[in-house]
Parts: sequence; C-alpha cells; structure tokens
Amino acid sequence: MHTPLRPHVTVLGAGAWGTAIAAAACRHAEVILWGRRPSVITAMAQTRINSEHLPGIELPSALQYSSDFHQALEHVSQHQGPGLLVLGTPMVGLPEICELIQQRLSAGLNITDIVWLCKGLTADSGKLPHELVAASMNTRELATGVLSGPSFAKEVALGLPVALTVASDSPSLRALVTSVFHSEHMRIYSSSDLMGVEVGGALKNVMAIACGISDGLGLGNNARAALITRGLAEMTRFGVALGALPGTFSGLTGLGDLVLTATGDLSRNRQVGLRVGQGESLVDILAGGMTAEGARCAQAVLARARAMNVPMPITEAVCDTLFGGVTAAHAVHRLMARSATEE
Ligand SMILES: NC(=O)C1=CN([C@@H]2O[C@H](COP(=O)(O)OP(=O)(O)OC[C@H]3O[C@@H](n4cnc5c(N)ncnc54)[C@H](O)[C@@H]3O)[C@@H](O)[C@H]2O)C=CC1
Ligand SMILES: O=C(CO)COP(=O)(O)O
Repeated sequence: MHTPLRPHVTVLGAGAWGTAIAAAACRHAEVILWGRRPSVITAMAQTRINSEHLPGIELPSALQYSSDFHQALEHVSQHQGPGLLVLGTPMVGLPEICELIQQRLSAGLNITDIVWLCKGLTADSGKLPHELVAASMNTRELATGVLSGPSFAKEVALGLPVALTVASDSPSLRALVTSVFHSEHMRIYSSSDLMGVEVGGALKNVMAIACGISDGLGLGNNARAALITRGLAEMTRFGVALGALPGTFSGLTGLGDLVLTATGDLSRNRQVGLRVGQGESLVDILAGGMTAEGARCAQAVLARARAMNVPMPITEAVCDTLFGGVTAAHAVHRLMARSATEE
C-alpha cells in the first residue's frame, strides 16, 4: 500500500509565532524555518532554542533552519507531495515578503499554497492581509488564507492545548493546513470567512490595548468586562460593514482571541495598554522594537471606519490616548460621558 508523502512546509519569519508554529508543524511535516538574520538562524540551528523570542524552550530536533530565501522557497516548490508556505512575519514585514515571493513567482517558481499568521492592517494604506496579498502577488494560481486564533506563542511552543481557525476560499488549502497542524495538541477549525477572521485578529489587539489602559488606571473588573463586550460589538460592526459574517466574531478568532489578549498578561498589546495607563509614553514603550500591532492598527481601523460611517468609540479613545495627546483618564471620561443608547 502506498503511504502519502509528508507535506513540506516553509515558515518565513523566525519570531516568536513563526518559530512556535514551525515547531508545531514538525509533528506531521518536513519543516524549514527561515529568518533573515544568518547569525540568529545559525545560533538556532546549533542550540535548538530561539533565545530572543522563546528563551529556554527546546525546539524539535526535526526542525530545519535556513537564512537562504531561495532555498527556503525551493523546499515547498521542488517537492512531489503537498507544499505549504507560511508567512510568519508581523504586518510590518508582510509587504516586503510578498514582494520577494512575487519576484520568485514571476521567475517561474511553483508555489501553490500560502497561509499567513499576521494580525492587523497596514499602517499606510489600511489594508487587511488578504487585501495586501491580492494587491501585491499574482494569486490567480494560488490557494491562500489565514491561520488565526487565541494562541500565545510560548504556550504553543511548550505543547499546551490550543485551538485555531484556518480561513480561506479554498477548501484544498483549508484541508492542507488542517493536515499539517491538527494534532492532539492543536485543534484546527475551518472557516470560509476570511474577512471576519482577519478583522477579529486585527481588532482584538486594539481592544487589548484598551483593556490594558483600563487596568493600568486601576478601573477594575467591571470596566474590563464592559470594554471586552462593547469591544466585541465594535469589531463586529466594523467587520460586518466590510462584508464579514457576524457569527465569526463569537468564534475563536473573535471572542476567543479578544478574551485571551485582553486578559492574558503574555499579550504585548495588553502590556502596552497597562504601561500607558500607568503613565509611560508609547514612544518609550515601543523603543525596544516590541511587536504590538494594535497601536498602528488602531489608526488605520479608525480611518477605514470613518470612511464607512461606522462608529468606533473605543478605537477612537485608544487613538486619542496613544497619538492625540489626550490623557488616558480623560479618554475614559469621554467614553463614559456619551449619551445612553440601546445595546
Ligand atoms: N507571538 C504570538 O503569540 C502570536 C503572534 N501572532 C502574530 O504573528 C505575527 C508575528 O508575530 P511574532 O512572531 O510574535 O513577532 P516577533 O516580534 O516575535 O517576531 C517578528 C519576526 O519577524 C521578523 N521580521 C520582521 N519584518 C521582517 C521582514 N520584512 N522580513 C523577514 N522577517 C521579518 C523579525 O526579524 C522577527 O524575527 C504578528 O502579526 C502577530 O500578531 C499571532 C498569534 C500569536
Ligand atoms: O495574537 C496573540 C495571541 O493570539 C498575541 O498577542 P500579542 O501580539 O498582544 O502578544
């Protein structure tokens, strides 16, 4: 009897999440983790530890490493069986990665399936990941989608239970991602609502900053519950205006990721909010290069919401506090002083 070929997977981006997801893929696939800094990749190959992003956590011995972009892409294109390319950079790195991939596609490289992990909107043009991918790559011959959900990289790298959602128009991509990642450690659910899944991932970061600010100000548990609930209403309103299905926001990538990031201290977005609420400036907090995508994303979300006439009071309060010179306490006062309304 013939055994199916193990999928080949390349993960581009060796940050916390790219590394954790590459390690998870090793259960069912032959995996290369690509990073752009050769010295970091060499150290990871030698120690089997990502000391910068996941210190002290041993990575699977089967995981391979490369800082050679061409070699990393060939791993998924020059293979008889299924090949999956995973884009694991933050939003800020996505345009460059898409451009590099498109150059290889134009040169004839045969890639069929791409899934990305990033959460947010581009800071300049306010595009969601699938909009950016469609604008910068020739996707006609590609199956593409997003893998998202409540998932702190550290817990995933430790093998603790997690549930994620793959969203794509392509049933074959959904099946491939499921076959690569679904295991007794990681459940994979499927959705065709790419818009809803991406909006949830982007907006929960903004709401996590809001909850962090509230907790940093010491406003209590009631205030945090109100922000989570009204934040969910706000992200649903925004998503539905863009064509998302409302039900998606009560799933893993909406409510699930919102609760995780708004309450879990491993969240960098929540940490940003906590520190802002305690009086630190955003510039100082982000000076070390921390990935906290909710800050930039909040401005892009607000611009898109205004263009659609969608009210986003919490997002507006976050923008005012982070960028508008309004104190956190005054932003809260303004939120609370609005007229009463139907729920
Ligand atoms: N850390 C987490 O727990 C989770 C993160 N995510 C999402 O995954 C994405 C990546 O986040 P993290 O891995 O946590 O970030 P990170 O800050 O740990 O690492 C980012 C990595 O991307 C690399 N990078 C940045 N721009 C690049 C470019 N142009 N080309 C190549 N590499 C580039 C950096 O060198 C760094 O290694 C984000 O969009 C985040 O929202 C999603 C789920 C969980
Ligand atoms: O997206 C995440 C968990 O699902 C990680 O959140 P942070 O980017 O806030 O750390």
